[in-house]
Amino acid sequence: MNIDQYDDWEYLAEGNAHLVLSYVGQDRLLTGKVLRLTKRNNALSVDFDLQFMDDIIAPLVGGTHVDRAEKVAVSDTFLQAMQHKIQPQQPTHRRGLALTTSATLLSDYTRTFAPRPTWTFEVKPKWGFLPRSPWIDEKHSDLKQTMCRFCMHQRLRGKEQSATWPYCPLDLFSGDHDKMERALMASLMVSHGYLNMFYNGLRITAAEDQKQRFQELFSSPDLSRQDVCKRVARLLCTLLVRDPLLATLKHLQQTLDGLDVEGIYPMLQAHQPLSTEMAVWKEVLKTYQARAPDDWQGKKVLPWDEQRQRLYEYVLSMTFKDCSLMISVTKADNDRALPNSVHVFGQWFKFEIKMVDVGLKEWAKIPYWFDLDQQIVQYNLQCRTPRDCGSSSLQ
Ligand SMILES: O=P(O)(O)O[C@@H]1[C@@H](OP(=O)(O)O)[C@H](OP(=O)(O)O)[C@H](O)[C@H](OP(=O)(O)O)[C@H]1OP(=O)(O)O
Ligand SMILES: Nc1ncnc2c1ncn2[C@@H]1O[C@H](COP(=O)(O)OP(=O)(O)OP(=O)(O)O)[C@@H](O)[C@H]1O
Repeated sequence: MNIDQYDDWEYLAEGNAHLVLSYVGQDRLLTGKVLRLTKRNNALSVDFDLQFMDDIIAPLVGGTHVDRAEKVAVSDTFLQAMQHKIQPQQPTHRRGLALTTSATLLSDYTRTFAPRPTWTFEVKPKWGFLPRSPWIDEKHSDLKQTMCRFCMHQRLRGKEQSATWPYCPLDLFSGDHDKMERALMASLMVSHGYLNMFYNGLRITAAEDQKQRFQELFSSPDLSRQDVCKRVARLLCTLLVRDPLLATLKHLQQTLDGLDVEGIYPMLQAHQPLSTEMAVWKEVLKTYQARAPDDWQGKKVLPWDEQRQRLYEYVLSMTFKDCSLMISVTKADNDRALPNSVHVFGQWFKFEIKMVDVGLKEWAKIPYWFDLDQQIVQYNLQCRTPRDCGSSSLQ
């Protein structure tokens, strides 16, 4: 297996901490793989990342929804050549960040069904619940129980959502088909970065190109953009209801964040420095899994050990509030007996869902998360009309 051939790799995507390349060469051992390069700003080692995935993330989300990655090394020459080659495809704000020679190889979720065509939808659902912690300042609690963190944050960022197609994570996580389809339609009709689309390893961004690919998926070349998006929304909703992952994600976000950052932040000082040792994380996982659901009942003072446990859990909850789902779909004519098949608009589709971007966040971000939360709340308190997220009626 020769990884270091820079002609064999193409730019696929990137985030703040990793840059992902897809393999286009002839080596059968690398076909269908991506190379996930680590940016130098990433504080945790590749070894820690892999162990965290195996020992903490996989037991929580289920082994079939995350894959085992393989650690590999690339040369400095490869990195330099690659950086030069891909720069034109990178978003301008991501260019020029140094990469390290430690990387991982894993399955390419944008070519899941190759050689059959694969349509992949990358959904970043964000925060799927309204907090109910007794630690929330009473001046904030009505707002926090009405409008979700995502919608409030979008408002602070000046990203007013389209009145016709507003995306709200509470709709997506609701389990209610109408609301889920509404959320998915919002992401399909108005591009906002929380739903990306790939076809056979290529990211498809232009609305017209997406329409054509969706028409192919449904073998319906005459459908309008809105109609074909409705079909895609129905398809994604059907498989997200069939698969347990979205419900698991909501449960993890909510139960790992029982105190809200308003409860967590004041506890931080007394517990620093917090360890990132895997043995400690394994204990935290065991304690979380053995715990009864939160019932604070007027209890607002926690024993030292429990405070520490909740700090760990909060950091973990932040990972699950920022991860993405890679939903791969292909047409299936004779696969109706398979568990991962759904029947939508008279057609069978096979699907697979994987979770990505589940690395541990940094402890040092807790004060930042608290400040951001306060900014978000203060800004939204000044706005006259809070959005009623998760309301039972569809506007
Ligand atoms: O604070 P948020 O909710 O805006 O989330 C950040 C994301 O912004 P988003 O709202 O998804 O556009 C942000 O996404 P972008 O880089 O803006 O695409 C990151 O994922 C960031 O995490 P990290 O610093 O890379 O570990 C995310 O920061 P964390 O708060 O998860 O640490
Ligand atoms: N196995 C995979 N197959 C295909 N594409 C992938 C795979 N893993 C990641 N990607 C793509 O690469 C992008 C960046 O990967 P990743 O989320 O791991 O980066 P990150 O820098 O850790 O993200 P963040 O900035 O959110 O912390 C993803 O958003 C996704 O589009």
